[in-house]
Parts: sequence; C-alpha cells; structure tokens
Amino acid sequence: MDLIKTDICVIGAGSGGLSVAAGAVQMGASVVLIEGHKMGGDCLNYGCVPSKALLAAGKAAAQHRRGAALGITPDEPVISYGAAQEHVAQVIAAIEPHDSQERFEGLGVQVIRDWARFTGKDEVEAGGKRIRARRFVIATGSRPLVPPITGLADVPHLTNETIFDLRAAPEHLLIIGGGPIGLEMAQAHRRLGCKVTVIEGAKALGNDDPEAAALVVAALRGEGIEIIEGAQVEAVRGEAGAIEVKVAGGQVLTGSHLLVAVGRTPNTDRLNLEAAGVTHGRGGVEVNESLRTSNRKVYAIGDIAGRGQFTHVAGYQAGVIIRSMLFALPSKARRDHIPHVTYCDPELAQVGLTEAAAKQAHGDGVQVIKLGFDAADRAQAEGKTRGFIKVMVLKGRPIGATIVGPNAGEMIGIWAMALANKMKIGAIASMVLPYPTMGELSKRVAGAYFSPKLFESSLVKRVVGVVQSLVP
Ligand SMILES: Cc1cc2nc3c(=O)[nH]c(=O)nc-3n(C[C@H](O)[C@H](O)[C@H](O)COP(=O)(O)OP(=O)(O)OC[C@H]3O[C@@H](n4cnc5c(N)ncnc54)[C@H](O)[C@@H]3O)c2cc1C
Ligand SMILES: NC(=O)c1ccc[n+]([C@@H]2O[C@H](COP(=O)([O-])OP(=O)(O)OC[C@H]3O[C@@H](n4cnc5c(N)ncnc54)[C@H](O)[C@@H]3O)[C@@H](O)[C@H]2O)c1
Repeated sequence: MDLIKTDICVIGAGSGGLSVAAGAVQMGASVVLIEGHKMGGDCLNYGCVPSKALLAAGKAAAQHRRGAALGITPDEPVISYGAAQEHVAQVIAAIEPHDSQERFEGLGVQVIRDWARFTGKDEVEAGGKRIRARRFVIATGSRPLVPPITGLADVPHLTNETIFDLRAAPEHLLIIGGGPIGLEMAQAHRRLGCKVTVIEGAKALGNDDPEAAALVVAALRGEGIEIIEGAQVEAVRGEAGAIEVKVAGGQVLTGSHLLVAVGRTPNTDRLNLEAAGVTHGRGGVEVNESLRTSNRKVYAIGDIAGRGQFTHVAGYQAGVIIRSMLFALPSKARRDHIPHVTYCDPELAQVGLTEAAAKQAHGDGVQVIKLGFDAADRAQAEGKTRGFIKVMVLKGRPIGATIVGPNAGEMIGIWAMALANKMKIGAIASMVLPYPTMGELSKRVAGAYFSPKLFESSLVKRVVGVVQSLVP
C-alpha cells in the first residue's frame, strides 16, 4: 500500500473540510483531502443550499397570494412542484464547481474519494493508500438522527437527504420535529401547495427566543400549516401514501408522506477513532477551546465537533485551526458572537445571548431594548410590519440580539459585527443609514438605549437651558 506523507490531512469535504483545505494549501502547506461521498457535503447537497432554493420557490408562490392590502388582486399560482425541485437541482449544480474535486486539485490539494479510517495516532487509510500527516482534521459532519420510534424502520420516510429528490408534490406531508429543518420544509411545502402537519414533541423552535419563535409559528399557522406542540411521536405505521403517526396521549395523524427532522447524529462510525486515541461521544468528537481532540495531532471542526451545527460555524472554526496548524499560534474558538438564522418567512435571527440567557447570566444588569418593525417607515411602505428587534445590553455593550421579521438574516449582520468586535452600542447609534431601510431599525433600537438618558434627564434639560440663555 502506497504511503503519502503530508502536512495536513483533512477528512470530509463539506463546509469545514473544504475551508481548511483551500486555506491551508494556498498558504503553502501540503494537503490531502479525503471524501467518502459527495464533494460539498451536507450544506451543498442536502442542507442549506437546497432548502433555501426550495424556500425561494415557495416565496415566489406566496407573492401571488398576498398583495390585497397593496391594491393587487391576489391569485392562486399555478405550481409545478417538480419544476421547483428542478430549480433546487440547478442551484446545486451552479454552486457545485466551487466545491469540486477539479477545483481543489487545481489549487494543489491531493483529493482521495473514499471513506477514511484511522489506523494509528498519525495515520489514516483511504483509497488503498496510507496517509501519514503532521496534523489531521476531522470534518466528517453529521447525518439525520433516526429516533427510536416504533415502526419507523419499516415505514417509508423522507429525511433531508431524500426530500429534494421528490418530483411529485406530497399531498399531505407529515413532519416529525419542529426545529429549523422541520419548519423551513413545512413552509416551503405549504406554499408549494401541499397540506402540511408538523408534530413537535416540545416547543417548535424551542432553542430560540420564545417570543420570536411564537411569531414565526403564528405566521406559519396563518398560512395553513398545522403545528402540534407537546406531541412526542411514539409510533408510526403504514405504507407510502397512507402513513399513520401516533403521539403520546393517543392522538393519531395521517398523511401521504413522512419527513423525519429530529436532529442530527455525528459521523464518527467509519473513522475507527479508537486507533487514533480520539475521544468521542453522542455529541460527536470531543474538542477543547482550540478545537483539538484528545490526540494533539488531530483537530475536529464543524458538525462533528458539536459546537453549533451551521456552515458559517464550520468556516469560522476552519480559520481558527489554520492559525494554530500553520503558524503554531495560540488560537481559540469563540462562541459568543456566532449568529444563526431560520429562513422561514418571517426570518428569525439570533446572535449572542437571548433575553432569557442574558438575564440568567447577568441578572438585572442587563437592559433589554425592543422595537417593532412597524417603527420602520420602509416596513410600513411594504406592508411588512410584523416582527421586532430586541437587543440585550450590558454596561453599554450589546451581548445579544434577536430579530424576527423580513430580512432578519441580513439585518443581524451589524449586530454580529458589534459582538465580534465587542463594540459599544453607541457605535451602532452613531451610524448614518440610508432612509428608508429596514436596517434603520438597528440604529433606532440603539438610539432608544440613549433616549431616556438624553430626553428624560433633568441635568440635560438644565444644561440646555443655561446654554440657551447665554447664546446671543
Ligand atoms: C436541511 C438542512 C438545512 C440547513 N441549512 C443551513 C443554513 O441555512 N445555514 C447554515 O449555516 N447551516 C445550515 N445547515 C447546517 C449545515 O449544513 C451544516 O452545519 C454543515 O454542512 C456542516 O459542515 P461540516 O463540514 O461539519 O459537515 P458536512 O458538510 O456534512 O461535510 C462532511 C463530509 O464528510 C464526509 N465524510 C463523513 N465521514 C467520512 C469519512 N470517514 N471519510 C471521508 N469522508 C467522510 C461526508 O460524506 C461529508 O461530505 C443545514 C442542514 C440541513 C440538514
Ligand atoms: N437555517 C439554518 O441555519 C438551519 C436550517 C436547518 C438545519 N440547521 C441545522 O441542523 C440542525 C438540525 O435541525 P433539526 O431541525 O433536525 O433539529 P433540532 O434538534 O433543531 O429540532 C428537532 C426537533 O424535533 C423534536 N423531536 C425530537 N424527537 C421527537 C419526537 N419523537 N416526536 C416529536 N418531536 C420530536 C425536538 O423537540 C426538536 O424541537 C439544527 O440544529 C441546525 O444546527 C440549520
């Protein structure tokens, strides 16, 4: 068996692995990249990209159904579900070259298409080769969790890995799980003409600010999606086209298709981690703040590292370990400035602490400032006044922001910058923004932090009085 010696061996060519490989090779390191399945990983093939593309099709359909308040007669769009899914496939195809084997080989990366397994503390086997590296990066991601629900193994069901293969619209899509995957797919399918029922064991979007999550859930219900909360699924049975879901308490729901979206399982099984002395558990590979595993030569990033399952987290972590691997500089991964967005309409965006988490961590020292989208003239003009921005401030600095409303995912950017750079809230208040934009809400909410200090201060009023009496 051939032996390849390299500086860095990256396992997994998804969001995390590709970022490490591209960065490291362009800075002069020799890199071997091993991928067992599709280049681009989950995000490109089964995750972010297809889900946002299908949501875009749903949004286009929804435009037809609204507009009455703006003087436009709504109509029921003619929808081709198959064509919407073809749009999804085309979007993947358009982005694919960026993540392709050819592009990475062009950059100088040696790409091996096989499943990798450790054979020792500094050696991996794949593609009939032994790869010995100074440093390894495990970036093998996650796959859909198959929960222990009675009957599930025998009932045809979809996951995020198969739902984008459908070409005929499900008549009635049952979705187990009201997390981001469940709700994004619920809205896309509802808007594309399907009947949709979401069955959630606890609270839908339960990891987010409850007030913001409630607004999204209400909007989805308003579009005709049935969302049943507090309904743990215990058993499923039936066949394609006629599926029965039984929840705790005895309620039975029926539908034509079933999507299971109840979280993720880390892809550790093929890696033979014991041979490398890498500790792992149910949450994935265990890492320290520098994203190093129990084997100092081995790092782990992305979904497998269990510190936030988002593409931008994997990308950020890639930068952190490149600094450590290539320049031997101390480098720690922060978590306090990471945003996330659920791309339903309205979007729900969060960075830093939620109101509850901020109050729990800092007590009464936290000031919460909130403003509705109705305060933005642009939102009024567009008839999109549903939603709010909420900012948590500690000693003059934002420590968290929640935005729910149109384009919340774009609007959170400024707060992500503020948290990343530990900026004062005055920096946001002092910006001049174009009028009328939704973004003005960020400036307005920051301004609201100072309003009581300026407008309700007897000292300020006295100073103004004195100055005015002296000015000629
Ligand atoms: C439906 C859905 C929607 C999502 N939407 C968003 C979104 O809008 N925004 C966002 O930020 N995140 C989103 N995510 C999450 C995002 O897709 C993941 O966080 C991201 O892909 C993780 O990147 P990764 O590099 O850790 O893993 P992956 O991208 O999954 O890549 C891991 C790769 O490793 C390979 N692999 C596994 N084991 C081995 C082995 N032993 N040898 C060789 N190769 C191996 C796999 O085949 C895979 O290609 C979404 C996820 C889903 C499922
Ligand atoms: N927009 C985005 O960034 C985006 C979109 C989709 C997914 N993701 C990533 O993928 C991850 C996984 O998403 P997800 O939605 O699968 O998982 P999740 O863990 O966020 O949500 C799963 C939901 O399923 C419920 N559940 C679990 N078992 C159940 C049962 N037996 N019956 C009924 N309900 C049950 C849970 O209570 C939970 O609310 C997310 O946490 C996120 O990191 C991100």
